[in-house]
Amino acid sequence: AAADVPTELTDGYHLVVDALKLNDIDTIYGVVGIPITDLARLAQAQGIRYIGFRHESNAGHAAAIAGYLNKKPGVALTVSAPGFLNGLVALANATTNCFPMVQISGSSERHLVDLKQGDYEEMDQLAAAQPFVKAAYRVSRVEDIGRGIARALRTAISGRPGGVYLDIPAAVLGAIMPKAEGDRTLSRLVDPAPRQLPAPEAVDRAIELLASAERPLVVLGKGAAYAQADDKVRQFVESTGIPYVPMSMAKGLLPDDHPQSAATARSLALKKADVVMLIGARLNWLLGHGQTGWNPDAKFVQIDIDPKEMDSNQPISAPLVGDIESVLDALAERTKPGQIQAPSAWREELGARSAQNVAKMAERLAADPHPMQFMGALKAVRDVVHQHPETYIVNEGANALDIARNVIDMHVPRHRLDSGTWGVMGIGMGYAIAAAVESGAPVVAIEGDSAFGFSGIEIETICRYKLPVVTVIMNNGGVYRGDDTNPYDDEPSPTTLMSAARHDLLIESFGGKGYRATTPAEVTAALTEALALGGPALIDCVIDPSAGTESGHISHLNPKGITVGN
Ligand SMILES: Nc1ncnc2c1ncn2[C@@H]1O[C@H](COP(=O)(O)OP(=O)(O)O)[C@@H](O)[C@H]1O
Ligand SMILES: Cc1ncc(Cc2csc(CCOP(=O)(O)OP(=O)(O)O)c2C)c(N)n1
Ligand SMILES: [Mg+2]
Repeated sequence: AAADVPTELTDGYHLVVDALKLNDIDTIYGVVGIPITDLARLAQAQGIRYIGFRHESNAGHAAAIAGYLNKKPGVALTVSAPGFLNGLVALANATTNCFPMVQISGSSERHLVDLKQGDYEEMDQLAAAQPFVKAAYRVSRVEDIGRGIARALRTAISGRPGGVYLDIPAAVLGAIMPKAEGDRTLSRLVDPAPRQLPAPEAVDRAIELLASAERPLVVLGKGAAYAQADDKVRQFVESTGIPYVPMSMAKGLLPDDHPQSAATARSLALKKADVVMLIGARLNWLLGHGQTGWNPDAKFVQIDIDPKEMDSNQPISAPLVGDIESVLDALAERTKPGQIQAPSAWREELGARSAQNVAKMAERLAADPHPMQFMGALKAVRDVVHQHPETYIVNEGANALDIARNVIDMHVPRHRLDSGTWGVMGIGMGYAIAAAVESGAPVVAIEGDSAFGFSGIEIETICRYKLPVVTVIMNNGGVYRGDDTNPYDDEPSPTTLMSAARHDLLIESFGGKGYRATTPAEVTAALTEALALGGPALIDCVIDPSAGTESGHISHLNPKGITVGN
């Protein structure tokens, strides 16, 4: 009868958007298509900022770094099958780097997929995602959308953050239900990332070990940056006087010119430290698994939210399981005044080595050979960026990454965004777009010319949204370098790219400002102007093709064997 026909209806699309908004999601990064184009339109209509990309991998990288910067899951949106797969590299990279994000993908009709009857873009996406993510869920009924979104967001952000896949079949998006009933299926997360406090005895064990150290060292990892407990990190380091080494994305947590920074005496610090405190840093390949280059008698204290991280590579003598802020609170509370004090002899020894290494670097930076080298171009970038401390630095490549990491000092937390734990190429434009979208601040993306190629088409996205992103390409005409030869025929060698490539004209074709720089002075002028203009710009730095080493600082990872070429 007319009385029981519900006056107002809702559908899957609306419930997804309502659930995201209810949980403070204000931006979605994606590529539209069947079955989610109308989802993007509706999100935009309801006040969620939708950023449309050219490839799902870049949208996913943007969502991941948005999660890292905001301590709130970034959201990526893709179509089914190929679009879903394109997003997986970023979802896996987020999981590897402990960045919180959710990839929502539309998927094909379950009854067709499960009988492999050949649906449009047929794929069992839930099964395909499982091995690469922190968790994967599928919503099979429209009334479960609210639960599915809440579960995906909480799983991404709580404990060790990571990438979560949420599969929503087309039929569920299109399903209709009474709005009053639908609203009751939505919920707002309460305390999505609960604090995890360490046990008092664990804190006392760590204090005792640190207090006994002759040559203590702190290693700050990107987990310490992510925790956004910046003052407590600084307080712990400065109150104990312990020298510290920042991992690349933890640079700026304390300013790189801090007197306790041992970054420029890293190898001496690792070789001689007798008690090492890892704060949100894993003893993985980036730290030689706690083996190569370390004092073999070193004892480790480790703060990590994931208990399984302990003993992953070395025995941990004082595991501190909890979130970094809660652990630092407990350490401050239970440490007696002066109980942990780094011996001044150790600090002086590291200080002397730092001074030596800084002087050597200054010499190399001052040189100005022609054709332009990495150092000259990067010193020019560093000197301009120093005048704009609010600038985000995105960085990828091999030499372009390793040399920039040492040349470009950071002074504020979470402003260096790079290839991270996985060493993945292709993060550049996605990270740059998200940093600009989320912060409104200027971004300088320092890219190897090969690395740039992985996401370079998003220059159009940067221009379309008029973002303040300046892409600085270290164009040495090759993967690692540009002077390799192919003696067998006239085709380019496997590592050769075009040093004559005019990347500066690429951005001009999309309405942005292009510059070509062949000297450090030209880099300075171009970057100064580009940052002043505040819009999309690209500076193609023409670097000597013979500059660079194979695989940069990690060439030792190349398997030996019977080499054919080099
Ligand atoms: N809020 C947090 N509190 C404690 N540990 C955290 C927190 N967020 C992330 N982590 C941990 O930080 C670690 C980050 O390590 P990693 O990515 O190897 O950093 P880096 O590469 O900079 O050394 C991970 O093991 C992760 O579990
Ligand atoms: C997804 C993926 N595919 C390939 C690779 C392997 C690689 C590591 S570094 C790099 C680019 C090096 O050349 P570039 O010009 O960027 O830098 P430079 O040394 O200054 O010349 C590649 C292709 C990785 N890590 N990830
Ligand atoms: Mg190159």
